[in-house]
Amino acid sequence: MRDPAKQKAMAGPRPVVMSGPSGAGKSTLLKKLLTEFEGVFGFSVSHTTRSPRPGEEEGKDYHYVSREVMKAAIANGEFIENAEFSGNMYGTSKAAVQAVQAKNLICILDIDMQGVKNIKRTDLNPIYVSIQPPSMEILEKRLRDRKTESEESLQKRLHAAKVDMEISKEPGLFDVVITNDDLDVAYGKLKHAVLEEIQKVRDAHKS
Ligand SMILES: Nc1ncnc2c1ncn2[C@@H]1O[C@H](COP(=O)(O)OP(=O)(O)OP(=O)(O)O)[C@@H](O)[C@H]1O
Ligand SMILES: Nc1nc2c(ncn2[C@@H]2O[C@H](COP(=O)(O)O)[C@@H](O)[C@H]2O)c(=O)[nH]1
Repeated sequence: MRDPAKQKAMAGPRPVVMSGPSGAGKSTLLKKLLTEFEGVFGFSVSHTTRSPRPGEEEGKDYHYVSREVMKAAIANGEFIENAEFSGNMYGTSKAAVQAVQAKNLICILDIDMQGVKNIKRTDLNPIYVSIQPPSMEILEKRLRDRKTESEESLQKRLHAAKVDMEISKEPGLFDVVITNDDLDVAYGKLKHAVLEEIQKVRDAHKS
């Protein structure tokens, strides 16, 4: 296959990487996207060693595994990227991304900053979106109000957030940086960032 146009058309839609501090609103925004555009996006279900939160489901939100299982799978080459975050392991398996791409859907990855840097070394070629909170104070309030973290985990996440907010300003690291203040405004910006890929999937479904 030498025709670049044909190659591009066959490559399928570009994945979307969503990153940003814990509590910035990534899951809230991506859930809106998955609901509005059913049959267009697919979520890359990560593995984690943290325990499920109330309401979270195995295989939907995460694959919940022990540290031993995760380490063995990483050693076996099953992961595209993995990271240690707030005392737990997280990782994107090759199978998670392939499951979405096999359906020709836009694969969404919700990953931390270490994950972003590692994905940059692969040939995944995603659109990189950073979701940022309006301020550290608002971030802390959102995380506390979510009531999912112990004080220790909360402090670790706030520390990581400060680093994330600085690094995300690095020119060229993200295609789009969205401040999630008003949810509807932030969602509008996210949709705009991925519009071209949405159109590709819709065109492919028509033909
Ligand atoms: N624009 C917003 N205004 C007010 N509250 C918001 C907004 N966006 C999200 N929230 C709330 O903030 C909290 C954190 O949001 P969310 O869980 O989506 O963050 P996250 O970035 O996915 O975090 P994590 O990385 O820990 O999974 C949630 O309780 C959510 O309802
Ligand atoms: N590098 C990766 N980071 C991931 C992955 N899955 C989730 N995450 C990030 O972890 C933190 C915490 O998530 P939480 O669900 O415990 O609040 C958050 O920033 C996620 O984006 C992954 O596979 N790789």
